[in-house]
Amino acid sequence: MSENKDYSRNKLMDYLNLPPLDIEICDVTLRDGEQTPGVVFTREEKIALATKLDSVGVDIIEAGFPVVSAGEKEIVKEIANMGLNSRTCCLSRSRVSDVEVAVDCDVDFISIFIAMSDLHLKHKYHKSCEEMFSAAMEAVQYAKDHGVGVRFAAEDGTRTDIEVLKKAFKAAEEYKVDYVSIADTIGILNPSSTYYLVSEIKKAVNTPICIHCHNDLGMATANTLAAAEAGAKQLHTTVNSIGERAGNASLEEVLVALRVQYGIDRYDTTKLTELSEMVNQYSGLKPSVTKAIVGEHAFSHESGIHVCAILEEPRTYELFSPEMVGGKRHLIVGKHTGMKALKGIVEEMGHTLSNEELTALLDRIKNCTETKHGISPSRLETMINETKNQ
Ligand SMILES: CC(=O)SCCNC(=O)CCNC(=O)[C@H](O)C(C)(C)COP(=O)(O)OP(=O)(O)OC[C@H]1O[C@@H](n2cnc3c(N)ncnc32)[C@H](O)[C@@H]1OP(=O)(O)O
Ligand SMILES: O=C(O)CCC(=O)C(=O)O
Repeated sequence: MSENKDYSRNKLMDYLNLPPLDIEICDVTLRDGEQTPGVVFTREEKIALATKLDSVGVDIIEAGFPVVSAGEKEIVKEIANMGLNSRTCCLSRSRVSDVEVAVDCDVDFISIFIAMSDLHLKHKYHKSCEEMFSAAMEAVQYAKDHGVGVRFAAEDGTRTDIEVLKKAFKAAEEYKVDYVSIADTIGILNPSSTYYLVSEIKKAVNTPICIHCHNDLGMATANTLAAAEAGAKQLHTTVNSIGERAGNASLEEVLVALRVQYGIDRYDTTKLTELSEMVNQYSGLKPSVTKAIVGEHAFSHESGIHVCAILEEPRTYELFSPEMVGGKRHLIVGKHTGMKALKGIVEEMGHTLSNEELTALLDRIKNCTETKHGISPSRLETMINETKNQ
């Protein structure tokens, strides 16, 4: 087999002998992503994002929550009628009046949710689990009677008694729901507990399982993948990991991990950087510079030991190539630069310096007072010319 130049495959996975993952991606950027405080996507922005998500090959786009506003409903309906390859869905409370609005949006399925955790039943609904479940099934029946698919979602599912969850999902199967969804609404899971929970639900129901992970402990992506290993079918993501509080599982992290760890390469990862920049621009929220895949420094290297190796073979210090995700490599010159790295970078810039000149330039670069906040390419160009003229 020829060597893969795009990424290093995690060969340790071979020892796990996992069955191939059977997954689909439901991206919820346009709904849960927009629930990030202060974020509003305009109609044009939602259309542009839906188009780009479709071109990545995302299987399902959650287009919005129609009862939020009349404008939201119109946009959901417009996205559902764009003729995308991606299927579309939208969110709805367990109320027939909400489902009526959702049904009119022409989506492929409606995500009808209730929480069944004691905390939510007591402090949010002030109703019993039975009352809420029966309202949910009334809503499910309405959607089904109108020929629309249904995802029955257990909000706060990870703080819901597991037996209650199993019983509710089994009962929902009787209503022919198309999916059951486990929402880790407040991000309490870790990969082991995710694996356990999904495995248990899988034993109880035949309906495909969805996993919706929040990132309150920074584990949303890992938990999503653990759920997939345990047999979850539909994985929920947002671009740049935006969403309520600490956000959701990140689309870019999940898709790249699916490729590198599990060999799933049907998604067009080369568009991920562009998609991230769109969300960054439309949301006004720039991901951290060290954010995996799309952060400004995801392919930046300064350390001399790293750069001298990268100049020969980038895979020494990059798990996957910037090209694989539509990004760019940046070689940074600063305090941690070494001689070989500096020589290589100077030559890439079209200059030739003697060893003495390189030593003098490196001494100057390592002087933190002059270069504390980094050296831009134009500043480096000036420093090279000054060194030559000395
Ligand atoms: C975990 C999640 O992401 S859940 C989705 C969160 N997203 C949003 O809230 C979207 C933005 N929200 C909104 O625009 C508004 O809150 C709306 C349009 C949804 C509802 O607005 P309002 O009708 O004014 O209700 P309000 O927000 O004051 O209260 C929520 C009501 O929904 C009820 N509710 C909450 N979830 C559900 C549910 N799954 N099924 C049925 N009722 C529910 C609450 O108990 C409360 O009921 P009450 O009015 O009888 O007390
Ligand atoms: O599970 C779902 O489909 C949605 C639930 C959700 O958004 C949440 O609980 O955070």
